[in-house]
Amino acid sequence: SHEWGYSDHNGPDKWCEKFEIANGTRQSPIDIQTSGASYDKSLKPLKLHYDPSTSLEILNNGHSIQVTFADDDDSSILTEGPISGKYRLKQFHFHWGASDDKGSEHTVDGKCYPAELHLVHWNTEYPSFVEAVSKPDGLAVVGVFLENGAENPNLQALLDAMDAIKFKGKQNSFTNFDPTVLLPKSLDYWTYLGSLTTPPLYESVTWIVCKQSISVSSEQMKKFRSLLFTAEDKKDCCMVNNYRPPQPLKGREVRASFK
Ligand SMILES: CCN[C@H]1CN(CCOCC)S(=O)(=O)c2sc(S(N)(=O)=O)cc21
Ligand SMILES: [Zn+2]
Repeated sequence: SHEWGYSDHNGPDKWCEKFEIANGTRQSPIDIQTSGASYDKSLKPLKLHYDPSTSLEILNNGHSIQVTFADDDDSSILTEGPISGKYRLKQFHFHWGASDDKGSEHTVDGKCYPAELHLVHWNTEYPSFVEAVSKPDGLAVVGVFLENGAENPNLQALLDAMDAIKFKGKQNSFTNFDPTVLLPKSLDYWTYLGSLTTPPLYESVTWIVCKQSISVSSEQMKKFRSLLFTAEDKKDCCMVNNYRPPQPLKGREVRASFK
Protein backbone atom coordinates (compact mmCIF):
# COMPACT_ATOMS: atom_id res chain seq x y z
CA SER A 1 0.00 0.00 0.00
CA HIS A 2 1.05 3.61 -0.51
CA GLU A 3 2.88 3.98 2.83
CA TRP A 4 2.87 7.39 4.51
CA GLY A 5 6.17 9.15 5.01
CA TYR A 6 7.78 12.58 5.03
CA SER A 7 8.39 13.17 1.31
CA ASP A 8 6.35 15.50 -0.92
CA HIS A 9 4.30 12.64 -2.30
CA ASN A 10 3.45 10.98 1.05
CA GLY A 11 4.24 13.59 3.70
CA PRO A 12 2.25 15.53 6.36
CA ASP A 13 0.27 17.58 3.80
CA LYS A 14 -1.01 14.34 2.22
CA TRP A 15 -1.85 12.39 5.40
CA CYS A 16 -5.44 13.73 5.50
CA GLU A 17 -6.20 11.77 2.29
CA LYS A 18 -5.99 8.49 4.22
CA PHE A 19 -6.33 9.71 7.82
CA GLU A 20 -9.19 12.23 7.96
CA ILE A 21 -8.47 12.99 11.61
CA ALA A 22 -5.41 14.89 10.37
CA ASN A 23 -7.75 17.91 10.28
CA GLY A 24 -9.24 17.09 13.69
CA THR A 25 -9.72 19.33 16.72
CA ARG A 26 -6.84 18.03 18.89
CA GLN A 27 -3.94 17.39 16.52
CA SER A 28 -0.24 17.48 17.42
CA PRO A 29 2.36 18.90 17.45
CA ILE A 30 1.61 22.54 18.26
CA ASP A 31 3.58 25.75 18.64
CA ILE A 32 3.70 26.38 22.39
CA GLN A 33 3.15 30.12 22.83
CA THR A 34 4.57 30.67 26.30
CA SER A 35 2.47 33.80 26.89
CA GLY A 36 -0.68 31.78 26.24
CA ALA A 37 0.23 28.96 28.65
CA SER A 38 -1.42 29.31 32.04
CA TYR A 39 0.36 28.24 35.24
CA ASP A 40 -1.78 25.61 36.98
CA LYS A 41 -0.76 25.17 40.62
CA SER A 42 -2.78 21.94 40.81
CA LEU A 43 -0.39 20.26 38.34
CA LYS A 44 1.86 17.77 40.17
CA PRO A 45 5.55 17.12 39.44
CA LEU A 46 6.16 14.36 36.92
CA LYS A 47 6.98 11.01 38.50
CA LEU A 48 8.95 8.78 36.13
CA HIS A 49 10.23 5.44 37.39
CA TYR A 50 12.14 3.49 34.74
CA ASP A 51 13.70 0.04 35.23
CA PRO A 52 16.61 -0.47 32.78
CA SER A 53 15.89 -4.21 32.69
CA THR A 54 12.70 -3.45 30.71
CA SER A 55 14.58 -2.12 27.67
CA LEU A 56 14.46 -4.69 24.89
CA GLU A 57 15.39 -3.65 21.37
CA ILE A 58 16.41 -0.78 19.13
CA LEU A 59 14.64 -0.65 15.78
CA ASN A 60 14.67 1.30 12.51
CA ASN A 61 10.94 1.20 11.65
CA GLY A 62 11.35 3.25 8.48
CA HIS A 63 10.00 6.38 10.18
CA SER A 64 12.34 6.83 13.18
CA ILE A 65 14.75 5.03 15.47
CA GLN A 66 12.83 3.44 18.34
CA VAL A 67 13.74 1.66 21.58
CA THR A 68 11.01 -0.70 22.79
CA PHE A 69 10.33 -1.77 26.38
CA ALA A 70 8.76 -4.75 28.09
CA ASP A 71 5.39 -3.51 29.32
CA ASP A 72 3.96 -6.64 30.94
CA ASP A 73 4.26 -5.14 34.44
CA ASP A 74 4.54 -1.74 36.18
CA SER A 75 8.38 -1.65 36.22
CA SER A 76 8.68 1.44 34.01
CA ILE A 77 5.86 3.87 34.66
CA LEU A 78 4.80 7.49 34.55
CA THR A 79 2.53 8.73 37.34
CA GLU A 80 1.39 12.12 38.76
CA GLY A 81 2.06 15.13 36.52
CA PRO A 82 -1.16 16.03 34.69
CA ILE A 83 -2.39 12.44 34.56
CA SER A 84 -4.34 10.23 36.92
CA GLY A 85 -3.44 6.57 37.32
CA LYS A 86 -0.38 4.81 35.90
CA TYR A 87 0.97 4.82 32.37
CA ARG A 88 3.52 2.20 31.27
CA LEU A 89 6.52 3.03 29.08
CA LYS A 90 6.14 1.31 25.70
CA GLN A 91 8.83 2.92 23.54
CA PHE A 92 10.83 6.04 22.90
CA HIS A 93 11.90 7.51 19.56
CA PHE A 94 13.11 10.74 18.01
CA HIS A 95 12.25 13.26 15.27
CA TRP A 96 14.98 15.38 13.65
CA GLY A 97 15.89 17.64 10.73
CA ALA A 98 18.29 17.62 7.78
CA SER A 99 20.10 20.54 9.45
CA ASP A 100 20.34 21.92 12.98
CA ASP A 101 17.80 24.71 12.33
CA LYS A 102 14.80 22.33 12.27
CA GLY A 103 13.71 18.87 13.36
CA SER A 104 11.55 19.20 16.47
CA GLU A 105 7.79 18.69 16.20
CA HIS A 106 6.68 21.02 18.98
CA THR A 107 8.07 24.55 18.75
CA VAL A 108 8.28 27.16 21.51
CA ASP A 109 7.28 30.68 20.48
CA GLY A 110 8.15 29.58 16.93
CA LYS A 111 11.60 28.24 17.89
CA CYS A 112 12.52 24.89 16.37
CA TYR A 113 15.06 22.55 17.94
CA PRO A 114 17.31 20.16 15.98
CA ALA A 115 15.52 17.12 17.42
CA GLU A 116 12.81 15.98 19.83
CA LEU A 117 12.62 12.82 21.96
CA HIS A 118 9.24 11.19 22.63
CA LEU A 119 8.74 8.76 25.53
CA VAL A 120 5.46 6.94 24.85
CA HIS A 121 3.40 5.60 27.78
CA TRP A 122 -0.03 3.89 27.80
CA ASN A 123 -2.80 4.02 30.40
CA THR A 124 -2.93 0.81 32.45
CA GLU A 125 -6.64 1.44 32.90
CA TYR A 126 -6.79 -0.41 29.53
CA PRO A 127 -5.75 -4.07 29.14
CA SER A 128 -3.01 -3.40 26.58
CA PHE A 129 -1.18 -0.77 24.54
CA VAL A 130 -3.17 -1.64 21.42
CA GLU A 131 -6.43 -1.09 23.35
CA ALA A 132 -5.15 2.18 24.84
CA VAL A 133 -3.63 3.72 21.70
CA SER A 134 -6.93 4.99 20.29
CA LYS A 135 -8.65 6.09 23.54
CA PRO A 136 -8.88 9.80 24.43
CA ASP A 137 -6.91 9.20 27.66
CA GLY A 138 -4.97 6.25 26.29
CA LEU A 139 -1.46 7.66 25.96
CA ALA A 140 0.87 10.10 27.70
CA VAL A 141 3.92 11.17 25.72
CA VAL A 142 6.80 13.04 27.37
CA GLY A 143 8.59 15.29 24.85
CA VAL A 144 12.16 16.45 25.39
CA PHE A 145 13.89 18.94 23.09
CA LEU A 146 17.46 18.28 21.98
CA GLU A 147 19.32 21.61 21.75
CA ASN A 148 22.60 22.27 19.92
CA GLY A 149 25.45 22.23 22.38
CA ALA A 150 28.05 20.05 24.00
CA GLU A 151 28.32 16.41 23.08
CA ASN A 152 25.85 14.44 25.21
CA PRO A 153 27.48 11.26 26.55
CA ASN A 154 24.05 9.88 27.47
CA LEU A 155 23.19 9.57 23.76
CA GLN A 156 26.34 7.57 22.98
CA ALA A 157 24.86 4.10 23.52
CA LEU A 158 22.05 4.97 21.10
CA LEU A 159 24.41 6.47 18.53
CA ASP A 160 26.74 3.46 18.69
CA ALA A 161 23.77 1.16 18.02
CA MET A 162 22.77 3.06 14.87
CA ASP A 163 25.42 1.62 12.55
CA ALA A 164 23.84 -1.80 12.75
CA ILE A 165 20.27 -0.61 12.11
CA LYS A 166 20.90 1.81 9.23
CA PHE A 167 18.16 0.27 7.09
CA LYS A 168 14.37 0.12 7.55
CA GLY A 169 13.36 -3.11 9.26
CA LYS A 170 16.68 -3.65 11.04
CA GLN A 171 16.57 -4.23 14.82
CA ASN A 172 18.96 -5.29 17.52
CA SER A 173 18.91 -6.18 21.18
CA PHE A 174 19.23 -3.04 23.32
CA THR A 175 19.20 -4.08 26.96
CA ASN A 176 19.91 -2.38 30.27
CA PHE A 177 19.27 1.11 28.97
CA ASP A 178 17.83 3.57 31.49
CA PRO A 179 15.90 6.32 29.67
CA THR A 180 16.16 8.48 32.80
CA VAL A 181 19.56 9.60 31.49
CA LEU A 182 17.75 11.28 28.59
CA LEU A 183 15.65 13.53 30.84
CA PRO A 184 16.62 17.14 31.60
CA LYS A 185 17.51 18.20 35.16
CA SER A 186 14.28 20.14 35.55
CA LEU A 187 11.02 18.34 34.79
CA ASP A 188 9.01 21.58 34.51
CA TYR A 189 6.53 20.99 31.67
CA TRP A 190 3.74 22.27 29.49
CA THR A 191 0.74 19.98 29.00
CA TYR A 192 -2.16 19.87 26.55
CA LEU A 193 -4.50 17.33 24.94
CA GLY A 194 -3.32 16.22 21.50
CA SER A 195 -2.65 13.36 19.16
CA LEU A 196 -0.09 11.03 17.71
CA THR A 197 2.12 13.11 15.39
CA THR A 198 2.26 10.28 12.85
CA PRO A 199 -0.47 8.25 11.24
CA PRO A 200 -2.88 6.97 12.45
CA LEU A 201 -2.90 10.42 14.20
CA TYR A 202 -5.22 9.14 16.97
CA GLU A 203 -6.40 11.93 19.31
CA SER A 204 -5.33 9.89 22.31
CA VAL A 205 -2.30 11.71 23.74
CA THR A 206 -1.88 13.78 26.87
CA TRP A 207 1.23 15.70 25.83
CA ILE A 208 3.81 16.57 28.48
CA VAL A 209 6.55 18.76 26.91
CA CYS A 210 9.57 19.55 29.10
CA LYS A 211 10.59 23.20 29.20
CA GLN A 212 14.30 22.36 29.65
CA SER A 213 16.17 20.71 26.78
CA ILE A 214 19.04 18.24 26.75
CA SER A 215 22.14 18.88 24.64
CA VAL A 216 23.24 17.22 21.40
CA SER A 217 26.33 18.13 19.38
CA SER A 218 26.31 18.71 15.62
CA GLU A 219 28.53 15.65 15.24
CA GLN A 220 25.96 13.56 17.13
CA MET A 221 23.16 14.95 14.94
CA LYS A 222 25.09 13.78 11.85
CA LYS A 223 24.82 10.25 13.27
CA PHE A 224 21.00 10.46 13.38
CA ARG A 225 21.08 11.69 9.78
CA SER A 226 23.11 8.65 8.69
CA LEU A 227 20.06 6.44 9.20
CA LEU A 228 17.89 5.54 6.18
CA PHE A 229 14.11 5.55 5.63
CA THR A 230 14.71 2.77 3.10
CA ALA A 231 15.39 -0.96 3.32
CA GLU A 232 18.71 -2.56 2.29
CA ASP A 233 17.39 -3.62 -1.16
CA LYS A 234 16.11 -0.14 -2.05
CA LYS A 235 17.66 3.13 -3.22
CA ASP A 236 19.06 4.99 -0.16
CA CYS A 237 16.88 7.79 1.26
CA CYS A 238 18.35 9.57 4.31
CA MET A 239 16.18 9.55 7.41
CA VAL A 240 15.90 13.30 7.96
CA ASN A 241 13.02 15.78 8.44
CA ASN A 242 10.85 13.03 9.98
CA TYR A 243 8.77 15.66 11.80
CA ARG A 244 5.20 16.91 11.41
CA PRO A 245 4.91 20.73 11.53
CA PRO A 246 2.77 22.46 14.19
CA GLN A 247 -1.02 22.05 13.84
CA PRO A 248 -3.88 24.49 14.67
CA LEU A 249 -4.52 24.90 18.41
CA LYS A 250 -8.32 25.11 17.78
CA GLY A 251 -9.00 26.73 21.12
CA ARG A 252 -7.14 24.23 23.28
CA GLU A 253 -5.66 25.23 26.61
CA VAL A 254 -1.93 24.78 27.25
CA ARG A 255 -1.07 24.60 30.96
CA ALA A 256 2.32 25.14 32.60
CA SER A 257 3.52 23.27 35.69
CA PHE A 258 5.81 26.20 36.54
CA LYS A 259 5.55 29.96 37.06
C1 LIG B 1 5.77 5.23 13.17
C2 LIG B 1 4.50 5.06 13.91
N1 LIG B 1 4.45 5.86 15.10
C3 LIG B 1 3.29 5.68 15.97
C4 LIG B 1 3.17 4.21 16.43
N2 LIG B 1 2.25 4.04 17.54
C5 LIG B 1 0.83 4.29 17.22
C6 LIG B 1 0.23 3.20 16.36
O1 LIG B 1 0.12 2.01 17.11
C7 LIG B 1 -0.72 1.09 16.45
C8 LIG B 1 -1.03 -0.02 17.38
S1 LIG B 1 2.76 4.72 18.94
O2 LIG B 1 1.65 4.86 19.85
O3 LIG B 1 3.87 3.99 19.42
C9 LIG B 1 3.24 6.27 18.46
S2 LIG B 1 3.52 7.52 19.51
C10 LIG B 1 3.88 8.61 18.29
S3 LIG B 1 4.27 10.25 18.70
N3 LIG B 1 5.27 10.81 17.56
O4 LIG B 1 3.05 11.02 18.67
O5 LIG B 1 4.93 10.20 19.99
C11 LIG B 1 3.80 8.02 17.04
C12 LIG B 1 3.44 6.64 17.14
ZN1 LIG C 1 7.14 11.07 18.10
